[in-house]
Amino acid sequence: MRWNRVINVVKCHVGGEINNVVTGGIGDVPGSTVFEKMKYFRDHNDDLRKLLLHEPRGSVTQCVNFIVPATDPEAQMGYVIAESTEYPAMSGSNTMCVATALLETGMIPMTEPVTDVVLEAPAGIIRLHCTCRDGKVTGVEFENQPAFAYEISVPLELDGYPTLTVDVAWGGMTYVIADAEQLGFALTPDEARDLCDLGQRLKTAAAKQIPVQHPLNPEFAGITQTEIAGPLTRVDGVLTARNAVIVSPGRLDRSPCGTGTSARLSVLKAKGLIDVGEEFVHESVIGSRFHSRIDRLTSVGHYDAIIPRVRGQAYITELSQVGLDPADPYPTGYTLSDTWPTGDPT
Ligand SMILES: O=C(O)[C@H]1NCC[C@@H]1O
Repeated sequence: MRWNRVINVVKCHVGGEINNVVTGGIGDVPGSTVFEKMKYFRDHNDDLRKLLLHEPRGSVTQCVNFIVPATDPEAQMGYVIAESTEYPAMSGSNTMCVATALLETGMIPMTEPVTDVVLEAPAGIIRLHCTCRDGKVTGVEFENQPAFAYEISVPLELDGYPTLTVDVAWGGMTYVIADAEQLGFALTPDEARDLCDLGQRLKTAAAKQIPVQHPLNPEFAGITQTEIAGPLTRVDGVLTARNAVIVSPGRLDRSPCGTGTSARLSVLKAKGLIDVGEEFVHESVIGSRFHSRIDRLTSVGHYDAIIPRVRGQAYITELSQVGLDPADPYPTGYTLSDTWPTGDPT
């Protein structure tokens, strides 16, 4: 064997969503904040993301997180989140996998029955409350940075449909949120391909028709995610809904999506459909669940905002080392449009 890169990867999933965690083999990168480090990865180190997420080592259904030293003295560790087409400011499912990997491998000491952890994401400080038993993380609840609705019930034109009514919200990524019933979806697994095709079209149309920019960071601009929201119901008195998040370039989030849940909580609050502190269960197309609530109210620029808390459970599936043979013809992998809608075989 002849490798010139050896990368230690803790493979994880939460709610079925594969979000792996690189715990060794990359060292630190320049940047005075984790947001700056994210930009360094994006602008100078993107080959690493491609090595891990593109075929033949990865796939379109995976995300990867690079553990980096925190820059904020309050945080124990930092992480840069890399997805198929972007480096988001925040990701709920990735955060749950990062916390689980750090605690279950001993990189952050675990105390039972509860370990409180502070991490630094590109979006800023993320406080986590992790329940732990017999060396296992049995639940990760994170407090997200503020989420808010940019637009409530605005029209969206999409070829082949009467004028749609959508919401646009920030939950660490920017979502156009459309109504599943209006689009004729029941949010069942057999609809996955159709959800992705329509979700990508919705995203493109919304990004063109509804420009948005985060008031505190000009780099958090534009709609990059679609959420197709199922009807709000009460199950044993608890607010519950299904949803499908279409992650670019056009695949379903297997989990109920933490940033999507945060965005939806802000929309529910803006519409007067949820109270502060009330539990909201969000369910994915495969039936996995996150439990969430609005912890408190705040503001972001001139927007009314909420502080969301979202809880799920992640599992380590594999401890692996990914290597790169210097003669490997695919050092940054490749993508093909059979699974990667914007396929690029180079
Ligand atoms: O939980 C989330 O926020 C996300 N899951 C994969 C794509 C999003 O980052």
